[in-house]
Amino acid sequence: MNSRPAAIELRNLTLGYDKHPAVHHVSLTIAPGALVAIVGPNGAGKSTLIKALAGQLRPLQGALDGLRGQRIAYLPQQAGMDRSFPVSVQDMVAMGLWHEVGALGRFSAAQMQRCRDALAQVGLAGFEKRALDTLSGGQFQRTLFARLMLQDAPVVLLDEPFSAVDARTTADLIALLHRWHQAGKTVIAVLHDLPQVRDHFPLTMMIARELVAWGPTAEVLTDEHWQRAQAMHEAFDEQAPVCRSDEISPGVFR
Ligand SMILES: Nc1ncnc2c1ncn2[C@@H]1O[C@H](COP(=O)(O)OP(=O)(O)OP(=O)(O)O)[C@@H](O)[C@H]1O
Repeated sequence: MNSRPAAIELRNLTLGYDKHPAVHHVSLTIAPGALVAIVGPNGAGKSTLIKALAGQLRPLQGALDGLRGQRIAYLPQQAGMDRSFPVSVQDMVAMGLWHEVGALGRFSAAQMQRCRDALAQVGLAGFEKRALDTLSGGQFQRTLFARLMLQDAPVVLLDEPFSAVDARTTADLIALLHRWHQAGKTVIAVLHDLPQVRDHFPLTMMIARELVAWGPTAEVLTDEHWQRAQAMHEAFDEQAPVCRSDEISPGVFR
């Protein structure tokens, strides 16, 4: 496993479900250590793209290069998470250390202290013994960020990480993203709040089933691009089959 991020290359990447494409023919390169926002209308394919980056969805066509063999920390949308399983905050955060101890390993006193430190850094000192289902939405999100901190992966992928959290918590978590960025990690986040993207993310990818624009955030977040994204999205045929050429070569994640 590599501890430094590599460049991530999307080469004519098409993604989808049951052979129905959700994101088409995207080609671009994300440099190691980049801090990137992915934006686009609802249903544009943002979560699909981040799932593929996390290695959870095999490309239908094209290639996704630079992520195989890389440790990746992935935070899916909160809506997709089950908070009812009976574990404590401490247990949840300690899962971030699995890459050090393995599934059957025991945590040392020093590792348990690191869990407490991570919780303190996200403002949850003293929450160790609390059951997950007793946390507020924002406290749960902070817990997940503490776990990400311990995962210490060179690539961090976040799907709408601030959707359930208040302004203060969001500011704290954005500060954490900046620290990860400064430490050289590649950080990629799906976001809906465009002013937030403008203020905190140097690079932006706008998608609407296809790539609308990619590059420095100020150049991407224009009215013209956003209108094009809306128009492309509205014109999309939800039942479209994979195009013929797509069937010739299966996609690769490498
Ligand atoms: N598991 C799935 N099976 C079939 N189709 C899916 C699946 N997940 C997503 N889709 C479809 O793929 C398309 C893109 O969805 P995706 O969740 O990637 O969009 P999004 O940009 O993240 O949307 P939002 O902003 O609403 O979260 C949508 O048409 C959606 O219905």
